[in-house]
Amino acid sequence: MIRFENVTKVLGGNAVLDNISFEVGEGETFVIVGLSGAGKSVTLKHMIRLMQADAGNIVIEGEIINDLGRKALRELRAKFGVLFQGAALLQWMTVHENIALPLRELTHTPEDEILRLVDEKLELLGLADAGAKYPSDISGGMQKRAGLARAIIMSPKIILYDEPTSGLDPVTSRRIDDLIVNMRKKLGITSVVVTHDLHSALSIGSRIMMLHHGKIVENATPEGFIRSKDATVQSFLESQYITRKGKWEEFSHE
Ligand SMILES: Nc1ncnc2c1ncn2[C@@H]1O[C@H](COP(=O)(O)OP(=O)(O)OP(=O)(O)O)[C@@H](O)[C@H]1O
Repeated sequence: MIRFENVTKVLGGNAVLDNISFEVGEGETFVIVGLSGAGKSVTLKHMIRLMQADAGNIVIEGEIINDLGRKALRELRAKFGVLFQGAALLQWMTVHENIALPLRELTHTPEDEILRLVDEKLELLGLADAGAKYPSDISGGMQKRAGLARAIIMSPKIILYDEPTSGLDPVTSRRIDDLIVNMRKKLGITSVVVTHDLHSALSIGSRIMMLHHGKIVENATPEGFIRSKDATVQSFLESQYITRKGKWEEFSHE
């Protein structure tokens, strides 16, 4: 579904992505971890051509996206729902209006259908009572969920999440994890999640890839990741109090 083939990106004189190749299969929840500056967000940005590779190919659903024209690029981006850092809700619109916005701006969907679709998403994300409220009147966790509702309103095939649980308390973070898992279970959506939170990664990921200085140091199932012999992965695990002897089942949602 998403394939990076020998992708290199140089920014400020550094190879932020250094000849990386990986693949995300349909219906996966693919998690990218790594220290600050490892190239995680840059990787996400390449998937929707917010950044362009200097070398190598990025293939989405069998199509190389490196040189797409404007129309094809619009079609490409319509496949994606994006939840980037900060839910980026418009403060002067209600939650309901925020979620409806992509449909109103980008489609000719009739108004009664828009209302129905937004109500359906509010229900799905446990926000049924929050539609009429403004973003400043709801909690951070609710804002993330509202951002997620907006990200899925156009029925995307793929959702990109950049740090979906940052700034949230542990309980709310686990609720967001549950929602990410549900996106796959209920809607069959493929997800790519960038996170610092290894507990979250181990809990929701079908695969976990670790980037370090622009290179892939591990790409494995959660079980394989926790048992990785790579020294960088090991110290990353230890920094979050997870040891190789830990049982990954403790984290699993299944
Ligand atoms: N537009 C840009 N111009 C120059 N350098 C950039 C640009 N975007 C990112 N970088 C650099 O690329 C590197 C990787 O950035 P990226 O945002 O992907 O890191 P990250 O792994 O997501 O980190 P974090 O966890 O802190 O968000 C960093 O060193 C960053 O300074």
